[in-house]
Amino acid sequence: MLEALTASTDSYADEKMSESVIAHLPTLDISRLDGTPDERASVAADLRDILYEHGFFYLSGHGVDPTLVAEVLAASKRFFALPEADKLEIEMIRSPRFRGYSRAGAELTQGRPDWREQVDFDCEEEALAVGPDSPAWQRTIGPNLWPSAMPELKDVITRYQDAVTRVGLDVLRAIAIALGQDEDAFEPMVRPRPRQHLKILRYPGRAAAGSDQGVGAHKDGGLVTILLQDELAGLRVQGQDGEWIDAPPVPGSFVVNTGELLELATNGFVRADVHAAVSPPPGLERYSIAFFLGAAHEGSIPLIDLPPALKRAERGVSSDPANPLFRDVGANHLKARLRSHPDVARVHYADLL
Ligand SMILES: O=C(O)CCC(=O)C(=O)O
Ligand SMILES: [Fe+2]
Repeated sequence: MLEALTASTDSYADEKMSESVIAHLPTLDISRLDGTPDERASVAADLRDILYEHGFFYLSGHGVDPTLVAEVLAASKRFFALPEADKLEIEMIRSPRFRGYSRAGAELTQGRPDWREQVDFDCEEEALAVGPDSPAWQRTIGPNLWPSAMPELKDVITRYQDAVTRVGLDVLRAIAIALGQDEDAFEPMVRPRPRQHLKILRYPGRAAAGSDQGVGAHKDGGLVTILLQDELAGLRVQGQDGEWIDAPPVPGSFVVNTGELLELATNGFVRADVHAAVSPPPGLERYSIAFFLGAAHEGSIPLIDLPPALKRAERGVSSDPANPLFRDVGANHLKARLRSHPDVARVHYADLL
């Protein structure tokens, strides 16, 4: 299959342009990678098309225990149902590491408030000793905030984070294979350890006259996002032609999407689709849990040398001049966090603003 790819003189881009537009997201059964060589080749070819057209798909065959999925959703709902004072005990403003609870409206996307409450977690680590000459992103390294009203939260979040980290790394290997690389091609980007940013999210029903921005249109900044939606739909993905595609929850599968770092590493062969979540109707609430597998902060993003047929289809990276993407992972991460959480930035990063 790879020989065919490399030897092909047709433009991959032309071939894809002539196919009809898919109005729903495709599904990838990743367990087929462990099958026969033919199955492996066919899943790689499917994934290559998905990455080029969307970078968004349903993932099945991922091996995450459904009991753990149910447990983490239940724990997240219990957290959001706590009295406000218990949630504010871990308010993000207390964390220079952008960990903790944000009330609805506190986080901004493109300068506008997202109508969702959330808790952000990342790798649980010791704070680094940061000196005046250390890179500023090192100030984002350190422990998470855990609510004393819910001592069991740490265990379930940590187990879920580990499970979806494994899935994200499996997806990265599958992406490497799909792009004609060694399966470990992306491994250096997650050394010494990948970032494990996890957000538990609750979207309240929209106010009758209010905006329906649950989270505004954006691309994810990391490598691979693994999204778990509870029962209510709300996620929308913008396709290449600008049309919006609904991505409702499908039980037993995750929605997976590729982030800007993979767009950058493949010079735009892999797409990072713009997406958004709309608020549920008045009186309802929507829950989701988003996990962002990220590159290690200390690294930088390489340009992967794709096989010629794929290289010809590279689109380049469209960078927003007001929000340029850096190859330097830590700097990129800190910039995104400062923009999303201006209140935390003012308290903890006033020297950088
Ligand atoms: O809640 C969702 O379905 C989407 C969340 C999302 O896109 C994000 O937090 O980056
Ligand atoms: Fe997102």
